[in-house]
Amino acid sequence: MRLIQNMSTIAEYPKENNSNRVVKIAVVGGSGVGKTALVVRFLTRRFIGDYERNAATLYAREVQVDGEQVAIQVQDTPGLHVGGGLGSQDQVTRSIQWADAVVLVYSVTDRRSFDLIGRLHQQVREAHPNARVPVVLLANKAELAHLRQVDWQQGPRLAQGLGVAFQEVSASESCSEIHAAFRLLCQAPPPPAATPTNAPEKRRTSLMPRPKSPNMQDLKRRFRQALSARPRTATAV
Ligand SMILES: Nc1nc2c(ncn2[C@@H]2O[C@H](COP(=O)(O)OP(=O)(O)OP(=O)(O)O)[C@@H](O)[C@H]2O)c(=O)[nH]1
Repeated sequence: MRLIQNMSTIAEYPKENNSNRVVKIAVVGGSGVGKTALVVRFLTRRFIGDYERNAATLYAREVQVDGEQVAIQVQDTPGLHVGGGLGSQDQVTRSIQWADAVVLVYSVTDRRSFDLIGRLHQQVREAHPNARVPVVLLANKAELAHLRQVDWQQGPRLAQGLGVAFQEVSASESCSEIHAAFRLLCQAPPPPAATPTNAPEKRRTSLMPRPKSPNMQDLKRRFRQALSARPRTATAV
């Protein structure tokens, strides 16, 4: 999968734009779980059934999120095999390091892709030890009930254990949950906690206030909000 209409590669992305923020999202997971299909659904609202194997594609686009113009960059990474080649693992590692938000994907029809998630999540945390980047776990191909290898309870349980948001989705059948997931990652981080007035001098003079990490409850609340919000314009997510 290379390029779909309505999307532009990063090379074509305008240097001057009206965005206040840039959000860099890495989409990672096992091979053939539907990463490209999900990215394409998010960016074009379409499902195209036949894709070439992905060799890491970066898409860029401006979107409106809660009235704010946001420049998003989405890295669709090559699929990983259990015990698979180092080449794609390197690309995935670089992509995770580059990202400031991550979509982890498995397919409910592929148990091995589910088993990869813990390792990938660990990689995210190791790549960003001091900044808790928001992560959403997507269980794709949910409509293929007869091929299911991962029970519906296992995804939420895993997500809860990892402290990330979760959604079952079907890139082939629907769009709104996929939009909600990406939209969640595009939302502005909560404002930094106020410095207590009686804090010691050393704290008050610290260089940069660290943004507050999104916690599980906060992510869930935002996910519900995003799911209930309807996009207002063609470019809104
Ligand atoms: N039935 C069904 N098929 C899907 C769904 N999402 C993706 N597919 C199909 O699954 C296959 C793999 O989809 P891709 O989007 O290429 O998966 P990928 O994870 O990007 O693949 P690699 O980058 O090669 O690892 C394609 O044949 C898609 O049409 C879905 O929700 N339901």
